[in-house]
Amino acid sequence: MRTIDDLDVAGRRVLVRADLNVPLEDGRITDDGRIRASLPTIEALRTRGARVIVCAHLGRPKGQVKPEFSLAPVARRLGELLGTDVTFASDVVGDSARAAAEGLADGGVALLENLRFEPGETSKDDAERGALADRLAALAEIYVGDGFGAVHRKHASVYDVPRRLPHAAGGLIAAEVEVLKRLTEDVERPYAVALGGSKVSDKLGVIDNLLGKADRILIGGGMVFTFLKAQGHEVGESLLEEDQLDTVRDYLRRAEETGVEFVLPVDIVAATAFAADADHAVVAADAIPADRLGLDIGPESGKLFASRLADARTVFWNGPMGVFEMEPYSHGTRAVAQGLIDSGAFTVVGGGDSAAAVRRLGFDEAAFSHISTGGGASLEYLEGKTLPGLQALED
Ligand SMILES: Nc1ncnc2c1ncn2[C@@H]1O[C@H](COP(=O)(O)OP(=O)(O)O)[C@@H](O)[C@H]1O
Ligand SMILES: O=C(OP(=O)(O)O)[C@H](O)COP(=O)(O)O
Repeated sequence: MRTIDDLDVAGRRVLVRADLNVPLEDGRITDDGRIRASLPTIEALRTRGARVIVCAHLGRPKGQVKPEFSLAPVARRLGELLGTDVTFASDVVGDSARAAAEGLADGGVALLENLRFEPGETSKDDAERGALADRLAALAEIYVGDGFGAVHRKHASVYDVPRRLPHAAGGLIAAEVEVLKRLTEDVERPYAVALGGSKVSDKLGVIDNLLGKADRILIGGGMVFTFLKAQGHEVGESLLEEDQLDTVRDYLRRAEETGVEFVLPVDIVAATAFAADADHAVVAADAIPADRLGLDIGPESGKLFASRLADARTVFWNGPMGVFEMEPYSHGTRAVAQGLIDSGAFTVVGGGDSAAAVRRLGFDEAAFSHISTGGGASLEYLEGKTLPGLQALED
């Protein structure tokens, strides 16, 4: 893969695809880790006199303009962190984007509005994605891929634009790949993988491959309930992927055959509503009341998970164990984070929210071997899959 050092960027317009998908609460950024992680590449390009046009997505607005998914707050924060004005374009490839790109001076920075306001960005149709990619490519002369968290997406800005412009990988992608490679080569065992979070349908699939690689798979977060249901337990109003039940039963059976250990929670914090002030109680994992939803693993599960991490030599963790953003449901995530640290293993935490959780709960980032900006991306990398965003940079 070419890196930005191989490019002559002075005075040229460079389109940087970053992952600036940060958590927001009431329009306020609650964790700017992904913006900070994008700075070195943007700064390196500016220093060399490039005119930097940053593009990124926020959340999943599904091809519609939804003001709550605007990147405007991110543009402000990016400007503060860079210590310079960032021109914010109010569209992706329209008049505002073109004017922002054309108005840049050498070393200047612009940010385009949320790429996912354009249906072409996430379209499965090559022509529809291609049409958006043509318009994005027309804004710049060079493309730099640096949004590691999105490299597993075959999206216009990730996959199609680099095929239209001279391109290179930014420093973040290069650094992430370097560390994750270690987990695909000779891992020190026991190798434990902890999975949680809310993107259940996206991430259940990776277990198929992990069954051949990991020694232990710990399941928490929104993942839990499809497992509990597959074992025949009721899960009340909890997050559930009904159409994945057979797949999960197959995983449980294969794990037994191959000696891979699934570690499932034994207790759950079950609440009457998805709210911090909702009535909540610890219940046995096989006795979730019909009118409640599970929002965290319980205290016994926290201890169990920590004990199954204690002698691991390698740990990969993606996905918070509960709704850590609300204090009553943050304890499971805290227990697992502490378990990783106490293990003394080679520990990698991946994912926008997992990384945010580690920081929000007050852990020292340096206590982990690596904190990756990508959850789904690092999981798919570990599976050995060809990631569209990396493939496009290699071609
Ligand atoms: N039991 C649960 N029910 C619903 N949401 C959950 C549950 N446990 C965790 N979550 C949510 O999962 C989200 C993070 O999921 P995900 O995006 O998959 O992780 P990451 O960004 O680290 O890859 C968090 O916002 C958290 O509140
Ligand atoms: O937050 C992200 O991924 P992650 O939650 O797996 O870390 C990336 O920005 C990708 O977002 P997407 O999963 O909506 O494509």
